[in-house]
Amino acid sequence: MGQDTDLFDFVGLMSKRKNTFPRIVGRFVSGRPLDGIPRSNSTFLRPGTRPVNQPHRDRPSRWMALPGWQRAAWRIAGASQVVGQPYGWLTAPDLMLAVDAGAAAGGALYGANKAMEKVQTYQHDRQWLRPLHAVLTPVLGLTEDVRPRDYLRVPHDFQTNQDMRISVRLPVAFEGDKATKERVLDAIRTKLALQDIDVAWRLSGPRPTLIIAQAPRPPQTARWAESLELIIQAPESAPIIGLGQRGRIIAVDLDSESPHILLSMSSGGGKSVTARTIAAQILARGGQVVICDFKKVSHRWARGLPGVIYARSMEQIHDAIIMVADEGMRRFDMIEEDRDDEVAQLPRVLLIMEEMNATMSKLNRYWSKIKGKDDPKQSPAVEAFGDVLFMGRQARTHVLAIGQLMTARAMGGPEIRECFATRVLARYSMNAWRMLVPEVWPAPKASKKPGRVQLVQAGEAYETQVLFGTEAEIREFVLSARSQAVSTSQGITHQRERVDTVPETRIRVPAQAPPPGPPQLRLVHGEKRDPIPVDPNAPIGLRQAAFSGLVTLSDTPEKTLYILRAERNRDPEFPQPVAEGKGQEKLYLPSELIRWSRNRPIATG
Ligand SMILES: Nc1ncnc2c1ncn2[C@@H]1O[C@H](COP(=O)(O)OP(=O)(O)OP(=O)(O)O)[C@@H](O)[C@H]1O
Repeated sequence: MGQDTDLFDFVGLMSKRKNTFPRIVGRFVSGRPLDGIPRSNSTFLRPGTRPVNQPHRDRPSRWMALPGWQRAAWRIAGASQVVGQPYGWLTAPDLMLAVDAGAAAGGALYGANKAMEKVQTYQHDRQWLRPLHAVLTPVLGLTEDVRPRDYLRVPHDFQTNQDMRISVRLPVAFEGDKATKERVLDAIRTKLALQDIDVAWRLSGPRPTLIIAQAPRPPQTARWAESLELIIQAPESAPIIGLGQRGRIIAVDLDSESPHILLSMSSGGGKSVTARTIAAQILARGGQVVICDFKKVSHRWARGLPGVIYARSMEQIHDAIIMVADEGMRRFDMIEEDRDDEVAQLPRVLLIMEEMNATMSKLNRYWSKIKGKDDPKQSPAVEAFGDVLFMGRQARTHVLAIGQLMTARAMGGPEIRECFATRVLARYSMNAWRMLVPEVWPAPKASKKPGRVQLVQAGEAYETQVLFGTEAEIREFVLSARSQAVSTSQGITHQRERVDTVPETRIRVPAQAPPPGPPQLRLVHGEKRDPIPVDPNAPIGLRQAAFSGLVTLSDTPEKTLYILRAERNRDPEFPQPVAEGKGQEKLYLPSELIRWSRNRPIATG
């Protein structure tokens, strides 16, 4: 009925209009409809927002929504083309050719540009605006005819632009109770993959609006030396990974949050730097770090450091993993005997698995080569690795698994991957993100900045700038911290020369940190033997080291002595002499010689 009345009014209105030629010309140049009947509420300067005299429409057409001056401009330009083109071609065809060619090229360029913008806008709307609109519609009580762009402003570069502003025009009747505000913010955070945001509710006046800004991002760099105080004050169980938004400390508590950490980063993404940041803090507090690295050189910073075992060949890696699992089992036996307090004093053990996927396959292949007829089919090292993962917190044994893309199959099954409650990703593809942290979606944009990672824990992603220490800084930190722990707790007076290069006052090992004492982990190959058959603190010469069997680098003691002497001159990591014997023979600490020989790259020997 109402519609019939509107239609009647419209017909009546049409019949009232006088369409004389001067009037039509006047309407033409002023941008009004030629029949004189307005179709929208647009004026000469303002665009139209609703239809007028068009009962069948709920919004004006694009043409009718334009302000009058734009319609006039289009008409005059079109008319001058219609009149000017034939006249121009008749009087100056060469000039017209040039003008039209230029105009066509300009038009094509403009069209291509517009098309590109359209594609970007379409993608932006599909990925961000429409999903957000779908969640906000019921929360804000919006009607169905409200479109996302009517009230949402989300800049295209909102993920990367530090100064971006998102605005949400709220309904005039928005009451703004706490629960609704929280739901609106949750929807925005989730649907736009934002983490920490600054929020301003402007509810007064006729146009209530919510403004969202990006909270200060993590710092551009997080230098080790500048964060030393933070590192020292961090709890023993929670090594600092880096700094997050608003400069917050991002750490992982190995005892309460996540006993194991997974690093998934493509090449150059900062795997080694992140690993040494974590490992150095464990070493400094008396812990043990076992590095399984068949590439042999991923963690050169760790060569020869006390507390480090560097397994390079598959044989060593196989043994190292089993050794860590055995140590974990030993600790569980202690716990079973109610010796929890003693276990709590034992060094924390960190097993670093470099190139996890490839290492697992290699371990399987290695085992199938060496296993006997009656041996089990599955590699004991792969099985031991699973055991270490399931031991975790109570046994103070932790895994840092590193890889470029951690597929569940290559890791030994999805349940193995589930053991990593903390996952650190950098330079990831959407595919990698979906596979490793599907619970956090949509994925934040991956940063190209060195050391900028997303640390994901309990369904939350934390953008983090990883602490960056040079190899030398990290070594000095570890040596200095451990030498203090040793000298105060065990009375061993020998210290390496470089220990003094970090000011002593800056490094304090927390009182609760266990000193690097027994039980020391050791790699055992083949037949078991005592790795230190002589007094570890009584200096000996290289000849005695070779002939006593303390160090075995070849099949005969003579060849071992020859290698030792050659390496002394060649390898910067070779232990420093601590005393002189008869005939000015240089004497070395047996424990240092053993550690050097264990950590010595196989390739150089
Ligand atoms: N937290 C950081 N802060 C500043 N720069 C960093 C950081 N992490 C890594 N970088 C830079 O990136 C480079 C590569 O880092 P890193 O060697 O750790 O990567 P990677 O993933 O181990 O590389 P590859 O896969 O080649 O072994 C470093 O030499 C350093 O210049």
